[in-house]
Amino acid sequence: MRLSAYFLPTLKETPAEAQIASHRLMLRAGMVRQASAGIYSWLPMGLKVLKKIEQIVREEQDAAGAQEMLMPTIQSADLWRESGRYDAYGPEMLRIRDRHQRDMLYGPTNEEQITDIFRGALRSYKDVPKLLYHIQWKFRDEIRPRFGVMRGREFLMKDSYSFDLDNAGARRSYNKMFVAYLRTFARLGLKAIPMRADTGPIGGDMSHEFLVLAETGESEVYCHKDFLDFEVPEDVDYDGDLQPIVDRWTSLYAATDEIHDSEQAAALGDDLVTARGIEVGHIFNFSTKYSKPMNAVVTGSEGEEIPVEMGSYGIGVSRLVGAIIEASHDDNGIIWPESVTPFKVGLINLRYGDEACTSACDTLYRDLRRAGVEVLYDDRDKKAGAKFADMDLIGLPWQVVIGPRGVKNGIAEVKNRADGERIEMPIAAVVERFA
Ligand SMILES: Nc1ncnc2c1ncn2[C@@H]1O[C@H](COS(=O)(=O)NC(=O)[C@@H](N)CS)[C@@H](O)[C@H]1O
Repeated sequence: MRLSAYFLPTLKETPAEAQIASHRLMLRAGMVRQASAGIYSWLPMGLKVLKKIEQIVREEQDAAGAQEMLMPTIQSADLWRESGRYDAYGPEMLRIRDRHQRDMLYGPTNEEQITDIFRGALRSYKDVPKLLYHIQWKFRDEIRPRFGVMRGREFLMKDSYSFDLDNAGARRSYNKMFVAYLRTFARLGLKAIPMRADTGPIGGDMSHEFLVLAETGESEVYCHKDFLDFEVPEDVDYDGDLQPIVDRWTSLYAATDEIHDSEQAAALGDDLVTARGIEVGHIFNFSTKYSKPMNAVVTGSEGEEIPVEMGSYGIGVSRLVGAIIEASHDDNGIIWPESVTPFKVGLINLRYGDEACTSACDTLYRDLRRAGVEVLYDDRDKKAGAKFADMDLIGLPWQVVIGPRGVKNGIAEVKNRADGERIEMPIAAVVERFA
């Protein structure tokens, strides 16, 4: 993409309403614009990152054996009356009436919806286990949306739902999601620590939150420092016994302030880490909380009716854009991990109007794209300083700089955004380096 043509409305000034780094940087880097309180438009570069995160979430769900579908954003209130959550959910629910005066709502989550689909389709114990997910926009009428996309009112969530015959089966589904979450957040370049959590309006008796340590996190978290060095499992056999992995990752103390036990924590002494955390995922096992009232049952081998054992598993896909920036930025701007960066290489023509520079850059831009490298080419008529500042702000992992001196010797300067290291290399070697 040529920067001269790209819809990337960067801002020089820090918007007053932005209180945390990720909110400031997403506005300044032209990634989002607020449409109304807690509701954002995703501009081209922000959407590229959102979709890369979504794709990594999708790949790890598929690897764990979950099947993707898509449920609507608008739901019938009748389903929520069946589960008893319509009134209980409170003012966060956006309630709508359609032209026929039917009570509808903009879904804050989809337990009722997916349970209705299951009960209408599956009847036999042979039909379970099932693990279904979708990646869909949610609405929660937060009283004080803040921190940009971190606590929005309309936000993108991956929510999975599991259906099993018994508690042992439900535990296996829970463990699959637990491990898939460890892998997902690691691939996003984040250290997310699973912590026992409160189950809240979703309900149930077992729940873990996955928290990324960041000083602007909304949760106060306490955990054993060894968690920070735990290896995330590779090559997982999701049909095998995952309990040992879950046991290892829940063996040491880790709790959010909601369920923190100060005595237990004190026993850790210097091993205790106290920090703020961003909740990027939350998984729940809630047995028959929805299947009983909604009569989602399967027929057992002796013909008896069994309400299915369920769980739900959420990841804040849009929140993750902010969380990754919180965990990876500096004073000059964002520092994207390569796994989610909107472009891999920022190509900078240092001297607009210099024929040799421009033709070297145009050729390199063409060759990089031919090699399939995602490149953002700063071909604008701007001073070098402004180009460097913008490229540092938007946070691409690699900068390739072509200046009038270098081009005479066929040399490009390559800068690593994360550690600032600069090396020189022949322009002819750049494509191979990044392809
Ligand atoms: N207001 C919000 N803005 C952005 N992300 C949010 C918001 N509320 C929740 N999330 C994200 O969505 C994830 C799942 O939300 S949740 O309420 O914990 N869980 C559920 O809704 C369950 N139905 C799991 S499927 C959270 O861990 C968080 O990362």
